[in-house]
Amino acid sequence: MSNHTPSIPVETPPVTPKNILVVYLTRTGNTEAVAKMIHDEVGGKLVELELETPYPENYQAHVDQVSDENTRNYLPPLKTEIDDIGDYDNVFIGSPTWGMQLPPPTKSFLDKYDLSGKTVIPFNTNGGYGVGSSFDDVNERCAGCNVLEGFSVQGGRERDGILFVMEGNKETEVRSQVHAWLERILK
Ligand SMILES: Cc1cc2nc3c(=O)[nH]c(=O)nc-3n(C[C@H](O)[C@H](O)[C@H](O)COP(=O)(O)O)c2cc1C
Repeated sequence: MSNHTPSIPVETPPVTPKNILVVYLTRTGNTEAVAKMIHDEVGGKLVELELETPYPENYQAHVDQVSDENTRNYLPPLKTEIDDIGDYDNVFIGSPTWGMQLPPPTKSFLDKYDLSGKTVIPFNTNGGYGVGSSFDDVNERCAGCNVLEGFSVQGGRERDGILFVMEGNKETEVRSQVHAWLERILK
């Protein structure tokens, strides 16, 4: 009997619109704008993460609540339900930087859904201080995921009254950065 075993090619599933999920958290629309740019390029399903109990409108009250939740490791319950999570092999996850880390609702998402075996691609907008530990937090909270290089760009700075900035030249610039990043990571 021959010992020869025919080689079966093992391939990762191709990235096709059918198996892409783009989820995002946003307060002032910047991360949502980046999510839509990604979605325009790769297709798939676009879903906003929403809480059962929304954060306060007031910026400082919001900052204080997030800080308290992070201290207590509290994961606020999500209103968003993704029934067909098993159908997606590629999950883009977008969040603003909050308190130099991943926002509690994004942590809730990673806790609620089993993404093991999937390719996870984080993206971020921030007020000028960068991602902080956000991408590391995704890695830590996503056991068994293949986490790809993330994308981060400066968005608003609500503390200084600058809210939505993804328009005009800034939008054009970020769209081309998103395009270059996707070309790099999905090739
Ligand atoms: C509660 C809260 C905390 C924030 N903490 C930070 C921070 O630690 N570092 C930073 O650079 N920006 C911080 N920001 C600014 C946001 O990351 C930035 O404005 C982002 O673009 C907002 O995205 P959005 O428009 O999708 O909500 C914070 C904003 C909020 C509301």
